[in-house]
Amino acid sequence: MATPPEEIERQHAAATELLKTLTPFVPPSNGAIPLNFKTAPLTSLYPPPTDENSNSNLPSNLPPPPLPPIPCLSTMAEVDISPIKDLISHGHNSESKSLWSPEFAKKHNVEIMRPSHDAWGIKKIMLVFCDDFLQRVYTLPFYDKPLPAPYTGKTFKKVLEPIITALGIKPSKVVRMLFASLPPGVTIPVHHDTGEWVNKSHRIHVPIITNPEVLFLCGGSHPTHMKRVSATEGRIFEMNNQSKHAVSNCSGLHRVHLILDYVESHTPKRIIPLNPGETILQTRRSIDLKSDYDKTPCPKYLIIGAQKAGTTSMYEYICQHPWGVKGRRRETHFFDWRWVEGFKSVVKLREVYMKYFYYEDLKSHPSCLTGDSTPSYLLHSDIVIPRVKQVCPWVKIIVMLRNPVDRALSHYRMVTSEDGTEAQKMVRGRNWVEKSFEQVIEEEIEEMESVGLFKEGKFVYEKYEEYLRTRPMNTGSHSLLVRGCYWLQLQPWLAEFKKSDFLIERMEDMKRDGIQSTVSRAFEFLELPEYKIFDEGKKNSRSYDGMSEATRERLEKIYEEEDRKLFEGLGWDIVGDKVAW
Ligand SMILES: Nc1ncnc2c1ncn2[C@@H]1O[C@H](COP(=O)(O)OS(=O)(=O)O)[C@@H](OP(=O)(O)O)[C@H]1O
Repeated sequence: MATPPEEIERQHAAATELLKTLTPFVPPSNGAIPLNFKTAPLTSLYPPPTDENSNSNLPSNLPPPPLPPIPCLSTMAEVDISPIKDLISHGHNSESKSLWSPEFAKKHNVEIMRPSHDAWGIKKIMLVFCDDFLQRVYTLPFYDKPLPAPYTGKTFKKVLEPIITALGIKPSKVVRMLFASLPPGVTIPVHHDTGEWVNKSHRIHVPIITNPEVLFLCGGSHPTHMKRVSATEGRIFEMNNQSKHAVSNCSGLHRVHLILDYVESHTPKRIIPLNPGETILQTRRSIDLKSDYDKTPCPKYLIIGAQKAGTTSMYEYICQHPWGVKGRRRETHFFDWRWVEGFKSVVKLREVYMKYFYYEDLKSHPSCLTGDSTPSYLLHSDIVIPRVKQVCPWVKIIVMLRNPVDRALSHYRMVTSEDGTEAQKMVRGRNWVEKSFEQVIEEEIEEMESVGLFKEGKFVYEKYEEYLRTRPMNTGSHSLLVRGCYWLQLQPWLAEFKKSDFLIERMEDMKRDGIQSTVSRAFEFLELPEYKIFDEGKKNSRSYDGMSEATRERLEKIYEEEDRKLFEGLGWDIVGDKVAW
């Protein structure tokens, strides 16, 4: 969340006062800060402040608590930066051929739109940039191509060589590099960097133009831990950017630092050299080329079922990924009961379907993806599949399954529960409310037998579609048992889409392997970079009484053959003659 302007103003005023009292601290030369100091949350390294030492009204005149012996700052080397200074010294304000000029950069470098930083008036010369997951590293023309007139004959890569050499790294390890020019009177409030890249990279600062009226504070997990860093032109230092930091330019001059991030072992998936005149848009977590806009299909995935098998959780877990974007609604039901009859053209159908997503926004963020999670699609395969193939044939399909016996009880409990709005209850249907679980089961078996869908203890696949046609599509209280016949429902899907289009997971696997492992498989399937979700809570969960042993046995018998077909069909383990859900 953005810091309110009043808070920034207050921090700036306090910084002006602090300048008079705080002695600059020269970070000792401790070498590179080990990356595991960044992986462990800083709060475990620096205990949260107690009442006595805490002062949320930063900056404080209280002495900060002593820092544990874990470096947040380290001096790396000193270099002669005069050639760099010569090159970038001029034109912070308005000269049209200045390297800082957005217009000049737009023509000769790459235009990067960074909504938050642009608002503070920070000027930049961008050289190398990457997305938050260090998947794609973009090298910009100003970095390795000869600079345009009047800078002809120079390249930043050459001019910056002494810094790279002093750090003892290969140039290819640099994943972000830019000059940032902080205008006079500007404060970047106390913050710490977050995102996947932080733990994988070293953050280096090289002061290029600075003066004693700049207050640069850094260190620790709380504002009171921060120290005033002595930023001397040409002194290269590393800072742990997971620690708190802030800067206030209380001087009347621009303050310029070269800021670079480099990785150790991590290898980005792609290094993309950019050409002059290209545009990239950076949001908080993604960075995308304008020429890639609208290249990610919408939606990228469907969660088609089964109902009560953890579909809501899977959708919510995927959407915790910084590149996973929710739709306007989770269950669109577009392909079953909201289908618009009469539209023959695919263009028109897609236009209507896109209204369920933030399609216009997604176009300019091709790293991001969205999905439709409608568990009844699995049930209504005969009508849904041709529609999906017509509207979004590219889609990836996630199927969540669950022991059908437990699924049935969860379904019954949902339909008969009194929670939810009147509209939700109507959609669920009320016709089971007065009946026991056992009664619903027996009545349904009778009904299925009468139409030939269930015969001699087995489901008769040929009768499935005919049976479903007699059920109200937009009501939940029907087909309690059929919904657990996963093989019956899955087969048409598997016949129409490629094997690689499917991710089939068991809800039981979430319990067995852990939720993160299951979700990580989904991220990989969707080609999303690995990410640790922050909320593993079960969604759509209810507590209720279980079923009797007799009922469980009866249901297990009903599903025995179906389960076996499913496990054989998917190549899942069958232990002895029993499937292991
Ligand atoms: N992570 C995890 N581990 C174990 N169980 C989980 C998990 N996430 C969801 N659930 C259970 O899934 C049930 C809800 O499934 P759905 O969200 O698919 O239901 S719905 O079809 O959208 O109504 C619901 O089951 P019941 O509580 O038995 O009704 C949830 O508790």
